[in-house]
Amino acid sequence: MKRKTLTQYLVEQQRKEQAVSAEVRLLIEIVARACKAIGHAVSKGALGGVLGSLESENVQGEVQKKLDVLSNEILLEANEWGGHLAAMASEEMETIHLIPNRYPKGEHLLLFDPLDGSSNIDVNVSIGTIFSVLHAPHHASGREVDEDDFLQAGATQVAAGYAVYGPQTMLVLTVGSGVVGFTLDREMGSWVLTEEDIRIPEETTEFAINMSNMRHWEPPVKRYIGDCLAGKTGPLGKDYNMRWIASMVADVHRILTRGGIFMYPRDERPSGKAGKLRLMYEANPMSMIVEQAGGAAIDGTHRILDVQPNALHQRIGVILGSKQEVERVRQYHLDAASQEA
Ligand SMILES: O=P(O)(O)OC[C@H]1O[C@](O)(COP(=O)(O)O)[C@@H](O)[C@@H]1O
Ligand SMILES: [Mg+2]
Ligand SMILES: [Mg+2]
Repeated sequence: MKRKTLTQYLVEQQRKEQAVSAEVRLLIEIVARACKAIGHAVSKGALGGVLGSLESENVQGEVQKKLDVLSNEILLEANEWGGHLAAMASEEMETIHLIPNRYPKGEHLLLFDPLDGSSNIDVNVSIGTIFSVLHAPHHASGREVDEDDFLQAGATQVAAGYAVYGPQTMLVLTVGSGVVGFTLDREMGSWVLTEEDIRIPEETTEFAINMSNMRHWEPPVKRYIGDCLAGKTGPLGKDYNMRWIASMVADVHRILTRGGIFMYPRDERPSGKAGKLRLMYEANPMSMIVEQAGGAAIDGTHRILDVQPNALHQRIGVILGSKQEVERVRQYHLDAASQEA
């Protein structure tokens, strides 16, 4: 059977459903090409001299790995001259990156986590790239975009996706009409459509959370995980399995493939009050993908895609995955709030 490539899929979307404009189609292709280059660097490992850390820290105060910086540079360089963007923002850059005046500019904004799961780079475990596309709101006025233009709720995203660099290199994408997955054909160098309509099963018996943070969790999270651990004879009446890869891309990819619930909740530590994951380039794109695949994504009580951002590097608690299970956790949060009131 002849399979579609990413380009063919996007052209079809443009023609059939008008779900993507020509500009968005071309910018997704550029991001996908950059992901191919990042995947290539990742696969070289020690032979490419890409493992290990640098002396530098990013805006979040995290030590940068060589691949964090390299992946950021690959994405910036690839997208600068494409003509489809007004500006970019990244986990690895304190402020936004305007498209230089020498290049043509477009009507969109691109945000990315260039390398997600940095702690897994040196141990040869799956890592990835996450991206989100927004419309530049004041493009028509002709003025230079600024950081405030990026602060749009996730529900306004035009497209979102991630690449996962694992046993296979895959690209998972939504342009707002379902979720599709492409596998990189290394011989041909092309992204080939291998998952046509990804759907997350509504129910699950698998949870993903970093259990070492248990003592810091808020009561509803403690209650939920306690109920999962109680198994068949507990209040949920079923035995649960647990997985934690510590790369959001890889954990979310598993959930898109076979269901489950992923939790990086806010917690009671001063550093955990706002959550760990970043709203604009981790939580929002993943939430759009998960919702488009029939799942749900909340911060505890609110839908993540409705949260109005107030800072580029804002953090948020994340609970996403199979719809019924996410709703259960939301209910536990509502119960706790009503008991407090
Ligand atoms: O080591 P922890 O706290 O379990 O963290 C794992 C989480 O941190 C992250 O690695 C953060 O991503 P970065 O590597 O982009 O900083 C998520 O992918 C993942 O869910
Ligand atoms: Mg990340
Ligand atoms: Mg990162």
